[in-house]
Amino acid sequence: MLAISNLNQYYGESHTLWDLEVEVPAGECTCVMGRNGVGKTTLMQCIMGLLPLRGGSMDFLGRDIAKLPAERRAELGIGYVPQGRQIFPLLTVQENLEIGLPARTDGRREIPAYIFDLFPVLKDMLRRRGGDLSGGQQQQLAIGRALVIDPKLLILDEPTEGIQPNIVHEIGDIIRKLIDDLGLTVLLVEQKLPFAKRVADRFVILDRGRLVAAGPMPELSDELVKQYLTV
Ligand SMILES: Nc1ncnc2c1ncn2[C@@H]1O[C@H](COP(=O)(O)OP(=O)(O)OP(=O)(O)O)[C@@H](O)[C@H]1O
Repeated sequence: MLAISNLNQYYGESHTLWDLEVEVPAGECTCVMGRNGVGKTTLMQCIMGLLPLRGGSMDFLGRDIAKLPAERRAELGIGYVPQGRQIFPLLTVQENLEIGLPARTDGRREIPAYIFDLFPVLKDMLRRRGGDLSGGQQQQLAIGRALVIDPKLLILDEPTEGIQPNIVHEIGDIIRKLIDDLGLTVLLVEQKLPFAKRVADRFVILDRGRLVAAGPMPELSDELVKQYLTV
């Protein structure tokens, strides 16, 4: 579904991502892993068009999106749940959800009902302000907001960060449901190893901006974990 090739990114003169080759197959969950600061969020922002690249291509469903503006990428079907959620605290839950709607290409301007089936709590709290929600509820809102465009690819950057364990489990179940029942493809950034192993089909490991390993999740060996993931 998404094939990244020879991607390089710089913050000023600082070379952050090096010659990355990353495959995100359709209908699966690919998990980008690596210690703090290796470039995971930078890669997600490059895919979303929020950071400029210095070379490289990104084939999304047969089309090179590397030079398209962020809005076009959303219109083509890439949904994004950023690190830290970025809920608008003074807007209501409904307004937060509606913010994504203009990126729909079919002109529909109502929130799809399945989002409330996935996250019933959002329906109960439609008129509450985003800032009044708990961390777990805000994460559900951030995922719901990304889903209002009916994306084909959903990018989730550390969705379990700062969330209570029972909600973490629920978020894992919802990600699997999106893939197995609704046919979405998910690109996940995750540092919690048990969660990544439970939810993802494939792993990609970055180290200092370079791809160092990738494969099906059962092939994530203790050696790789020790070398690249544990602190
Ligand atoms: N806006 C920025 N300007 C300059 N350097 C940056 C900027 N954002 C990130 N960096 C640097 O780029 C490198 C990669 O950061 P990035 O946030 O992508 O890593 P990460 O793997 O997502 O880390 P974490 O797990 O802590 O979120 C780090 O060295 C970081 O300090």
